[in-house]
Amino acid sequence: MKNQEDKFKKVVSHAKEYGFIFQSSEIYDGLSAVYDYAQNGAELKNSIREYWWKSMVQMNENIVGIDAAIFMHPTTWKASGHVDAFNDPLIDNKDSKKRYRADVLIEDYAEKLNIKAEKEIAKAAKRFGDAFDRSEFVNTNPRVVGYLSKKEAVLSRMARSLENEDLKDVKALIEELEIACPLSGSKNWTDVKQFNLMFGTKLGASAESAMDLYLRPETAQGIFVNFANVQKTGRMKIPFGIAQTGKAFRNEIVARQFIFRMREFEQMEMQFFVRPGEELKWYELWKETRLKWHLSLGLGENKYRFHDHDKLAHYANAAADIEFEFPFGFKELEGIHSRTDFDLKAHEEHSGKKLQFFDHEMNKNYVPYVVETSIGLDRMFLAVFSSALQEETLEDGSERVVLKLPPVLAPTKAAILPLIKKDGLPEIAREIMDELKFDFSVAYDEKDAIGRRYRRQDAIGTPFCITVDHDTKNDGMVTIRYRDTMEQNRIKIEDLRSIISKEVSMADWLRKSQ
Ligand SMILES: Nc1ncnc2c1ncn2[C@@H]1O[C@H](COP(=O)(O)OP(=O)(O)OP(=O)(O)O)[C@@H](O)[C@H]1O
Repeated sequence: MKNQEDKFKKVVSHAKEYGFIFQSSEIYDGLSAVYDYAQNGAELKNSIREYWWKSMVQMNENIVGIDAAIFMHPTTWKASGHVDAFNDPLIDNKDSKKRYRADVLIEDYAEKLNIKAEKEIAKAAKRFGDAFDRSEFVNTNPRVVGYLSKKEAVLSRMARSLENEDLKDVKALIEELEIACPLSGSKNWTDVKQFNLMFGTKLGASAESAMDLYLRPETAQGIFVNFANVQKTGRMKIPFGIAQTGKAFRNEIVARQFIFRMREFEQMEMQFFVRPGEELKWYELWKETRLKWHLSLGLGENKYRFHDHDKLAHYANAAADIEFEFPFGFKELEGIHSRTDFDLKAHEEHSGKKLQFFDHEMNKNYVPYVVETSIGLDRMFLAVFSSALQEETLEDGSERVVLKLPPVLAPTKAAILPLIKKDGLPEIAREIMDELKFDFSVAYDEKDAIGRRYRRQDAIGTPFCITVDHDTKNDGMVTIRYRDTMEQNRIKIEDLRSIISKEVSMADWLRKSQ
């Protein structure tokens, strides 16, 4: 646990120190759970977005991309259920005046029971060695059975109470479990209340005529309301998809864990429209396809797992998360949801416009079913960034901090470094840079000793450093240094382009993702 915390602190400080992420409006002491992407962060974020967009839109002839407005007609959110149901249960501690999500307090309690059970299991595994049978132990050891069955009972009672909107029972559960405010230790709680997560704003100049609007809490609805327009103008045939990336806003009660949970964030969503009855087949296919996309980045297979949902949202008939092992444990990175015909039907009812498809093969009209893939761009950033950040002890005992980003996503693909600042070396380095910049984002650095310059590039994840030295003038060759292995080779200047391309070409990475 301590290790995890340390690792996470390092991620946050590295992101700031090396120009990836800054607190928003930091000179005014910042704004809680709002962040700005800095010079390197913006590049990395753009690359992740591009990798997603190409794998969806460019690689699939039946998926097109749109860019809908953030402001939408307010009835959209009535139809989607967000006005009535996009709530989190909140509870305040009367002594510390801190606000919490009641469900998160209970989940954290349940997780502690889980940790206790895992500790018992680990102890026994150590004691029994090879003879240890985990599943038998879990089913028979009274302590472990006790912890796990209490955990199940707590979680299922909470789920039941939330489903029945019995907020009194949620509070009763918190009291029975004697859950204390993590900050003050106080058990003096207010009642549990529902809190709508949408941000409201106004459209219009005068107070009387202004219209109440919401900042969109998800990009999906911008796709649903454009379903008929895209289908007709694109002559799309079912099955087909509409993809979109863009900002979403949620007034999260407890925003924490850096860019994992923000109040302003970006989503990358794709809604896939299918024949009614075929949605579960597509749902399984999209689960597989999306996992493959993640694995193609090479962050490690063991970093991902599926979490199939038992408790489904009002619009879904199947749902799963792809969870990623963040520095603070496995958490949701992407959701794949079979959303039935809920959204299109609701928009038909509220708008009075038909949102249907005439299927020539079936010779009938129907409201398509929808399978959605929805991933947070910022969460994806955190997944890539946190797993790429590594500390290594080198053979000579020195430490190196290196950001082993997938080369296709690295903000700078190559740094061109003249060994010294004179003897015509900077001019050659500039010439190389002026040639390579048409294909790749490259940087030039002539300050400090070469070793320090290598380390600076390691820390921002630059896959290649190219050093120009005195011999370059005679033989037209440079030294290329590889970030991950630190291996150095001498190569011809004219081969640089193809060597770099081999590692960073988006086309090659996309091939792995299909
Ligand atoms: N506050 C947030 N900050 C950053 N990313 C978010 C936030 N809320 C959602 N996302 C991202 O958008 C994706 C799809 O949104 P969805 O509504 O399914 O999330 P969610 O189930 O509400 O997430 P969570 O349970 O973590 O609140 C999530 O998988 C996540 O990657």
